[in-house]
Amino acid sequence: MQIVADENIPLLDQFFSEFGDIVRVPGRTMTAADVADADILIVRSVTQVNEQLLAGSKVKFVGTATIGTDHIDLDYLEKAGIGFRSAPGCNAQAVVDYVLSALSVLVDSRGIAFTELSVGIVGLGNVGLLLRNRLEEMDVEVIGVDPFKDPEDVGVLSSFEEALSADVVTFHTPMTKSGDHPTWHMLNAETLAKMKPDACLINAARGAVVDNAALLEHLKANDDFSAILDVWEGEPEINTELLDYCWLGTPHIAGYSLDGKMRGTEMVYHGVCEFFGLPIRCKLAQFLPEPGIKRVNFTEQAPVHQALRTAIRAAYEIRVDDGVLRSAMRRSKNLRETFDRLRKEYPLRRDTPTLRVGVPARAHDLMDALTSAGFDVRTK
Ligand SMILES: NC(=O)C1=CN([C@@H]2O[C@H](COP(=O)(O)OP(=O)(O)OC[C@H]3O[C@@H](n4cnc5c(N)ncnc54)[C@H](O)[C@@H]3O)[C@@H](O)[C@H]2O)C=CC1
Ligand SMILES: O=C(O)C(=O)[C@H](O)COP(=O)(O)O
Repeated sequence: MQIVADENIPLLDQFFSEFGDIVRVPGRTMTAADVADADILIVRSVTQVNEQLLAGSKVKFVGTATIGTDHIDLDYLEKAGIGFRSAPGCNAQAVVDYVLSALSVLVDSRGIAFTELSVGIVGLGNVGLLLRNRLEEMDVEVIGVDPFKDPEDVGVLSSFEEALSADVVTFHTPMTKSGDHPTWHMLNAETLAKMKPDACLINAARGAVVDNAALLEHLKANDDFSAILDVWEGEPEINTELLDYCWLGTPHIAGYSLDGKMRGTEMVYHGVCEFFGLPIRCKLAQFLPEPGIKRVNFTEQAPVHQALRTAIRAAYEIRVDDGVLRSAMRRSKNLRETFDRLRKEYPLRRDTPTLRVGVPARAHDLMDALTSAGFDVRTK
């Protein structure tokens, strides 16, 4: 069999070489000619998979090593009898780490504790629910919205209007343009006006969930309003004026932990094995390296709130990615190329639970706080 895959997918040889020849191609520019002889196509979010790409090809199975599927024409795949698998939840932990890092910077800048914030979470799927559990464990007030969920399964549900009244509103929905509750431009001039004047918006879902032109106007007119964007309308050619007005901006890397990417590959591998009736021989644990940062230690004197912020940012520091994007965009002669290069060359990052945190046995409050934030806490 021939397997055509996005060159930015890790562990391709380890998981797929037993099935045939692997041909690596740049995902953004993948063409019908690239996939014509493929039996299996494996993509990431930057490849539009539709009739134009697949008609006339030998492709029998498409896998995307991502959570989002808005780049895939699922109706076409079904009509054409092509098997499909995505990777639900593969990088949910990394997105939660991203949001927690953003919140830690926000509470620092306001000189407040996490418990003084209210957070509206729009979309209570893998990311939103993991985030809500984390925040509730940390005693942060959460206003959760999801019209497709049942309170019996996910707990208290609020309306979108209620979530808009929070100090922070963070989006974790898919990007949809049809159905009863489409998310395309769900944050627009009208809904932005319902947010607090000094609210903070976080978008780590898909760029077009937020009307970027309306957001730019809103930021220009409201000095106290802040926006943290990981995803942008028009990626990879983003609006650099909007970046200038954003408080923090990153190049669609919220889910880019090594753990998340490798989990995505493993989930597609499972999909291939099931589709072709092949045995599952490889396991991710065989390939995941030991975490680089092994341990962060706190003393009994460490103030709980400060220790929490330090540990969150030892796991992932959003300000580094913000700084890299701004300086690269400022010097860039080709915005598309620069945005994609930052993503391709993204440095190694691990999920929070791989970070071991040492605390003295008597520091119960500290231990509880760090455990609630998801760290692997050990007494020393
Ligand atoms: N920035 C990044 O690097 C990443 C972005 N993502 C994006 O985040 C999205 C969410 O990820 P998951 O939680 O894993 O997906 P999921 O599919 O598990 O959850 C999405 C939730 O949003 C809900 N939803 C749909 N329409 C809604 C609406 N109008 N209002 C409120 N809720 C609505 C769904 O019912 C579902 O529960 C993905 O679809 C993907 O586009 C995912 C991973 C990484
Ligand atoms: O999983 C998703 O959904 C994402 O947004 C991915 O993290 C995006 O990564 P790429 O597929 O664009 O590399």
